[in-house]
Amino acid sequence: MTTIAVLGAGKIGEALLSGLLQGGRSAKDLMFTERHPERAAELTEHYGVAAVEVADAAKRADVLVVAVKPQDIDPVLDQLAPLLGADSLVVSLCAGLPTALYERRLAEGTPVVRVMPNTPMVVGEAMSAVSPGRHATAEHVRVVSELLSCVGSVVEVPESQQDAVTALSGSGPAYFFFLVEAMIDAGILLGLPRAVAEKLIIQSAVGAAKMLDRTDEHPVILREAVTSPAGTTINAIRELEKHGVRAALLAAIEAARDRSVELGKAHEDH
Ligand SMILES: NC(=O)C1=CN([C@@H]2O[C@H](COP(=O)(O)OP(=O)(O)OC[C@H]3O[C@@H](n4cnc5c(N)ncnc54)[C@H](OP(=O)(O)O)[C@@H]3O)[C@@H](O)[C@H]2O)C=CC1
Ligand SMILES: O=C(O)[C@@H]1CCC=N1
Repeated sequence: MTTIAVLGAGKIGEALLSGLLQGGRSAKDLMFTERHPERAAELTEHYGVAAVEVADAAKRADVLVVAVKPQDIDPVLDQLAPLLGADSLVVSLCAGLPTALYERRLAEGTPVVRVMPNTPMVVGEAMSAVSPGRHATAEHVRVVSELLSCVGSVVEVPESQQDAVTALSGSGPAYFFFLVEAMIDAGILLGLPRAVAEKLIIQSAVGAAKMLDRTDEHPVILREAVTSPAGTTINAIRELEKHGVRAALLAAIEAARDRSVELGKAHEDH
């Protein structure tokens, strides 16, 4: 079985460990590194996965998953540089960071696969997009895709699309949570008890998501089916259009894409 080390077990690193365990991976095939000993101890107690030093991870793991914030990448690359080579496999989950950065900083020939996952991997429903770097073969992509398919869906995209993917599906769950939060507030405004508003909206979100997933219908058709002539929904849609919600989403996702590009550019000279 492939041994996986997660370097930086924060939100997405923990989600990956948790998803892999739920997907049937054994804790003994997983390990992680963390900056704070208390955080490491907490994770080991909760998941039974060992906290290790970077050198140990580089020696023992078949796949090294880098899951630190893009701003924290430099010391990680410095540590990894003398430890890795063509036999290693590095998977970067970091927003904005190109595989070329790793290729410049690690030993010649080190294979790198860039991945943009999202947090629904904790419930086996991640959307992950993978892109091979210059030294990653089809077999490397297969290994990474198989690993990620334990925690959700996987697509392969050219690396040039990863900033857009990051803005769309990497950050995507946050937009849905934001929408749910606002709709629950609307329930409160209309005088519903919070628990009732939460139940109504969360189940509506789950139901809508399952319809999107399981019917072959376009979202427009599904929305039209809810929108009765001279009914209630069209009044709400008119307000959403009047307040520019569609344009706001386009601008928001474009801004997220721009930030991903900027995070990559910050490392161009390193
Ligand atoms: N959160 C998300 O939904 C997604 C995140 N990503 C990407 O994943 C990466 C991590 O994001 P996220 O999990 O949100 O961030 P977090 O800050 O929650 O996680 C990063 C973790 O790495 C630790 N860390 C930092 N430097 C080191 C180091 N040298 N050795 C070991 N551990 C270290 C951090 O410690 P400390 O707390 O001290 O900083 C923190 O616990 C980012 O690059 C992000 O772009 C990708 C897709 C989705
Ligand atoms: O907000 C971020 O930068 C990370 C990347 C995608 C989701 N979370």
